[in-house]
Amino acid sequence: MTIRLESVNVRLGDVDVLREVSTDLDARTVAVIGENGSGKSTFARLLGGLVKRTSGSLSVLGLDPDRRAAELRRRVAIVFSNPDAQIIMPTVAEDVAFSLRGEKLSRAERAERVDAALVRFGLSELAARSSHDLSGGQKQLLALCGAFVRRPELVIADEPTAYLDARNARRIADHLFEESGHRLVLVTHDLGLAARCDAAVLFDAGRIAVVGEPAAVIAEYETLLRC
Ligand SMILES: Nc1ncnc2c1ncn2[C@@H]1O[C@H](COP(=O)(O)OP(=O)(O)OP(=O)(O)O)[C@@H](O)[C@H]1O
Repeated sequence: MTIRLESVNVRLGDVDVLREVSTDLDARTVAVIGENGSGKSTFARLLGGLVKRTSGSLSVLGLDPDRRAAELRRRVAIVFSNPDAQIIMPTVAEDVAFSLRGEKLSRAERAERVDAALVRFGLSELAARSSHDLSGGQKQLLALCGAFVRRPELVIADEPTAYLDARNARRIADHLFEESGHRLVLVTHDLGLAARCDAAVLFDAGRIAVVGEPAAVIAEYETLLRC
């Protein structure tokens, strides 16, 4: 099972953000949908080891994020809506190479991995450009490139297309859905994107309301929105 939660609670400050969340998720691509404040980002951060549970049990890729944080960080990549939060190094190529800092690679292997990732994300011509001067769409491609160059087994993307125009949103989504050996958990308000996933999870007020086929889960969400 890729992701398993049993009675997980997350309390942040004095807010019960996630309540009694139990589910098993093994689909290759999973959409996480729900209203603002329903707990989606907290769920994504929990899976990525960025938020700790208050109680319950959790396993991601067979690992408990609280006990095996370093291994989880190696095998999971997280992408947010705002790529600025993830861009660190002065140039595009340096920024992608920075993502490989923890890996034992020769100089040649490192360069090869970076070059291949730049080609895959259409960034080769921008390799020497200042990473902070890129457009929003280019920055998100760079953030994704930095995530994928590590060859993660699981990519957790929290609203990765939120600030992008339709063309860039499509490009980013196509990369996320590309079959390259990774699994995807995608938090999104874009129900078209959610429909492309193999499974969907609907959050409502910190609880999982329904899990299943995206079409059925989206229909349930639309019913909820009409209430
Ligand atoms: N650090 C925190 N301290 C206290 N409350 C928090 C904290 N982080 C999140 N919350 C609260 O938890 C709830 C769920 O937040 P979360 O960001 O997970 O929702 P979301 O479904 O991702 O929302 P959105 O669609 O608006 O991004 C919200 O009420 C939020 O205010």
